[in-house]
Amino acid sequence: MRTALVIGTGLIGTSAALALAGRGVVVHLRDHDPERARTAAAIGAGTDEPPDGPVDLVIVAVPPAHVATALADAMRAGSARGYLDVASVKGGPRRELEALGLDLTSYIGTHPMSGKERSGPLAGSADLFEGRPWVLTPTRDTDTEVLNLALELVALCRAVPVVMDADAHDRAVALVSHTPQLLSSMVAARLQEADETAVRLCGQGIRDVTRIAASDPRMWVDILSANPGPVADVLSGVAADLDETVRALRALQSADESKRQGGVEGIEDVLRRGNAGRARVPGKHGAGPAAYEIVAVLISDRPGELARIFADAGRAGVNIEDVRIEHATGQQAGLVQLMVEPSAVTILTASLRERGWSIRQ
Ligand SMILES: NC(=O)c1ccc[n+]([C@@H]2O[C@H](COP(=O)([O-])OP(=O)(O)OC[C@H]3O[C@@H](n4cnc5c(N)ncnc54)[C@H](O)[C@@H]3O)[C@@H](O)[C@H]2O)c1
Ligand SMILES: O=C(O)C(=O)C[C@]1(C(=O)O)C=C[C@@H](O)C=C1
Repeated sequence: MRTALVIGTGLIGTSAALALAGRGVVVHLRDHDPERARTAAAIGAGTDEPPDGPVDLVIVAVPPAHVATALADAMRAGSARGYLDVASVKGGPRRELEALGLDLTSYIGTHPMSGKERSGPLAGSADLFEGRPWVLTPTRDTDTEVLNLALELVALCRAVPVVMDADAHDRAVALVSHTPQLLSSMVAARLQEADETAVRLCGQGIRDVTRIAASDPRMWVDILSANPGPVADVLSGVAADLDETVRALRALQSADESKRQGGVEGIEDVLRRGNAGRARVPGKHGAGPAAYEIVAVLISDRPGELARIFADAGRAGVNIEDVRIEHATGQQAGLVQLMVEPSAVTILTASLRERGWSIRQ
């Protein structure tokens, strides 16, 4: 692929454009808000000048409700050899395109399984898709050339292609993306009216669970409107678990020992099923879940502290697999959790202690 046109230069469009531009593709940027295309161009994602003629690939990265019209306009203008979108739902946009009577041989619906709770071009980054699944939903009618262009895009973004049927994709993301978004929002909504003294105690658990509650509600109304049935199905399973859990907790308040025992079993059941589900979540680059161990290090909130700790881990010859930072509320300090292979824990701990770091067990 030599040229591409990205339509919609928000988080996802700009991230794809940055990855392509960084690997030598000439990328043209278009957004219905020209300021956004200019911003994306200013951070190195390409040019906001229109292309002279058809490009190799058009990438439509606009909210799901606008995907079909943006694609139809580009296709009718003969903008490219191939067209794809990156929307979080796949069945609806395809059916809308079919209803518009377009020839869909040059189109493929795709979805990178990577994102952020932030929107807009400034949230974009070239490495957003690295090692993440990128779903492709070709049909029997999809041109091989277009499938190959999509595969090239995925490879240039260093993502991992996964081929699926559009409706099967929508059922899968109802489980792994759309229901989690709603549950995160519901937990975060409890905080809205909460007492300030309770909110001050927020630790890493609630930060993890509510990160995506900061996502753009308009985008999510669009996504959920295009996938209501499968999400309602998953959520009704969650509702049954919630009912059981409330019953179990009420039983724990009872004076009757056998009822209390039933309550303990009910709670343990949901927690154990949670352990089993969590153990199935794939690790980095789609590998099996990694059993990393955590080395927790206290750091002060000064510039360069993180870089210093990474450099010291490097000197110890230890590869940091993942990292989390827990800020202490109201303190000029935080805890850095370095995730490493179990065999590296002893050497990393000793080496960091030797260099003056305070390790927390
Ligand atoms: N945010 C995520 O985590 C994520 C992950 C994977 C896929 N997606 C999908 O990617 C798409 C873009 O999401 P985003 O997070 O980048 O949103 P965003 O709000 O950051 O960007 C969307 C951009 O599209 C522009 N736009 C809207 N309508 C347009 C139109 N008709 N023509 C041209 N530009 C238009 C907006 O001005 C905006 O700049 C959505 O379809 C979303 O479902 C999002
Ligand atoms: O915010 C994130 O971390 C995300 O990855 C967001 C996420 C997801 O649920 O995985 C959200 C919607 C998208 O369609 C793809 C990615």
